[in-house]
Amino acid sequence: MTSASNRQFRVTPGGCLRGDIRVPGDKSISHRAVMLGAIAEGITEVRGFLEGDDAMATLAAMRALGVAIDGPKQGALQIDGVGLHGLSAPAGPLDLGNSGTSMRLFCGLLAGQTFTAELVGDASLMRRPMRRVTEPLARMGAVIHATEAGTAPLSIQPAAGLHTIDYAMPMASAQVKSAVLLAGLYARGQTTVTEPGITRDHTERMLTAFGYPVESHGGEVRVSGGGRLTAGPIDVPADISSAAFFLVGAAIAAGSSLTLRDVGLNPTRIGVIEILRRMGAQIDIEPASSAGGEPVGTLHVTPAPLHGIEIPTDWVPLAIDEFPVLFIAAACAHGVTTLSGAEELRVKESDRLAVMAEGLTALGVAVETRADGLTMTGGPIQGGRVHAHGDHRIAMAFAMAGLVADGPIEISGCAEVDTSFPGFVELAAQVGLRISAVEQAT
Ligand SMILES: O=C(O)C1=C[C@@H](OP(=O)(O)O)[C@@H](O)[C@H](O)C1
Ligand SMILES: C=C(OP(=O)(O)O)C(=O)O
Repeated sequence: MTSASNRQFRVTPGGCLRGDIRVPGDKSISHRAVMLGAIAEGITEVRGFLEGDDAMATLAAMRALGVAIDGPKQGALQIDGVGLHGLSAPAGPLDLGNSGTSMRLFCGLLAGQTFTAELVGDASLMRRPMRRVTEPLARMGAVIHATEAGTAPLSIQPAAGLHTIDYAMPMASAQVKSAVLLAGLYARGQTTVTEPGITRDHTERMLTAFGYPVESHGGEVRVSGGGRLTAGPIDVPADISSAAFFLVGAAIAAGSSLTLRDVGLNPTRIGVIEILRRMGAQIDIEPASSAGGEPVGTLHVTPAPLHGIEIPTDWVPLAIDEFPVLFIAAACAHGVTTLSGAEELRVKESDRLAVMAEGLTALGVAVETRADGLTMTGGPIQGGRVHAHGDHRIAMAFAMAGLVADGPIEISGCAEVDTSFPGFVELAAQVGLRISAVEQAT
């Protein structure tokens, strides 16, 4: 038996990234395809679904709520939608594993149901803050019990009927926005969410694709309850958050030349490209045809000298999941990189500011953290041992650092990579990363 946290990566230096690949499907869009397909009327055919643990947890929970779903078979799913009021009581707690998106969006979706549901997850998810969704939902009339600390297990009880809300979010979070909008589908009248910064808009785009009216301008999004979703086909683009590891790897490793196909290029997700380009990276974009209301394109990246920058704070939500690997780019850049306004990084699968700073320091990189960000100075990366603390994005970020380190990098706590990127080790090795994975017995 091996435990979830004893998978280790070993990356030896040298090598470069060359080839033409498609990374797996977008995680955010995969979750929403299952959730919205389930409450639509008719059969939703999904292609390119991410068969990673997080999206699979959403899928298993939907099955437990009585929705018939065929697949996934090589990324293809058929969801037999039950309509807005067709979900049924689950037989036991819904286990959402490592997935914050699943737990927060299900809170919104289940708040207006006529049955009780309990939501649980792994040790990381049970530590993550849920008050950010339970509080606005309670203001809509939802009855959700959490721990005193505002964490899961969550018990969502039947509500007497949801009312609308005009909610100004205190943080720029697409999960909170989506939870309130999903609850808004069950409320009488118009629900409005105002965001303090632009966040990913996949929920709004997919509702629109399913024929559900959504109004969105100037950071305000509105839905009215009582409509219906009509099933339709969804093509999930390749995940820009997974492509990000390869963008950085090919930007920093001499001799690289990498093409990434069908990458989702939704303007609310391309902060990583903007930031890397501002640092001097050479990334060419060839737009392709749109898939399911989401723009896609082919990216080509070659190495270029990078320089440190001050990252504009309004770009932070547009690259929120890419900072671990962007810190690797900053470590390879000439000069100082500064990040502020990124306190949200402290409440992801790990405290990503603290865990990245700990690992970078172990590899000889100068980093200073603050409550909402960090300052780092580029310089040589030494080989050494780092710990990913069970955070998939940390594990993959340090793997890319191995391309340019002066000795092997050993990364422990890598099992959760499958939550967002099944097949990462194989794909990275295929294009030239000298990586191996070992499972250590406990
Ligand atoms: O809505 C989504 O699919 C997500 C929103 C972001 O979280 P926050 O809403 O907490 O910023 C992001 O970090 C997460 O990986 C996926
Ligand atoms: C933060 C992430 O996901 P979630 O919040 O869904 O766990 C992520 O994938 O980086």
